[in-house]
Amino acid sequence: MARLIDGKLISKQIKDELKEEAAQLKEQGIVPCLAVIQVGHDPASTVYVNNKKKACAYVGIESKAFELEEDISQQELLNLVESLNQDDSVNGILVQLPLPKHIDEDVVIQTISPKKDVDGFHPVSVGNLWIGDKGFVSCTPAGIIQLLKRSGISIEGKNCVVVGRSNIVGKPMACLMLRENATVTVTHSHTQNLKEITSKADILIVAIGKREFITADYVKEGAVVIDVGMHRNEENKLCGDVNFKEVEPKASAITPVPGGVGPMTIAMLMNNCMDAVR
Ligand SMILES: Nc1nc(=O)c2c([nH]1)NC[C@@H]1CN(c3ccc(C(=O)N[C@@H](CCC(=O)O)C(=O)O)cc3)C=[N+]21
Repeated sequence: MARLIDGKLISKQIKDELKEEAAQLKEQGIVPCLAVIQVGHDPASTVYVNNKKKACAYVGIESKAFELEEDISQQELLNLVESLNQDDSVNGILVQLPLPKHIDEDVVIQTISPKKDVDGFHPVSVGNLWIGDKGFVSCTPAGIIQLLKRSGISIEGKNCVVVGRSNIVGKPMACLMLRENATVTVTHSHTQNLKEITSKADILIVAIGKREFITADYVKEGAVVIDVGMHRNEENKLCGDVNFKEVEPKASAITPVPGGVGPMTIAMLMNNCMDAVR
């Protein structure tokens, strides 16, 4: 029986800490402000964006929502980002991904001022992450570090395997685990003998975007398993990249989906917004 790592609870603790800090800022007349830009009306994106707005309201961060039509030109979007860069009342800028195909995500991300890059996606933020410890860190990997630390799971010297190498999760995750003195292996779709490698992990972090891909035979007895995936199964229920039912009995601790990594992503976004003010 694995211990459940309760992301909902830990994210609430973090938001409560931030709420206190925001209240103190308010006494000095400072109200942090996050601009959230959504292009198009993808229902999943709308759910995430609404969750972010709700979290802002809870913590005491003002949110400015920009809902743009699917067919907006790249230049119009860039103009909006530029104007938010210049706007001193805005501390953080988030452009919800994915963007429509006619817009180049990299160009948009590079246009966001690194000072307001609360997603931590700008090349300057990424460079700072790999060199040292300043700048904004991508919310999901930062949230996973908090989950581990606040659950009393030690990272130092542990064998950590990251499955997936995206710019948003896998790569920054590897960097953060390295910073915490883990021995890190990054695996991906071209990895040979994946099972052999994941079976050696003390801490297994899965972000591959394949529903319930990680079964019990990929996991070492007593491993800590972190599931970044988010899918819907045949019964339209949320599930992850890990086959929870199979893996849970083998793991010492595991994150559920929902209620694991997802809420932490939002808590860390709030933390980054406060950082933008700090
Ligand atoms: N610029 C940008 N920044 C992002 O951070 C970003 C993005 N684009 N695009 C999409 C992904 C996805 N993402 C999630 C955030 C919270 C939950 C979350 O709260 N999940 C809940 C369940 C939510 C539900 O019921 O659907 C949970 O796991 O318990 C999930 C996914 C942020 N993303």
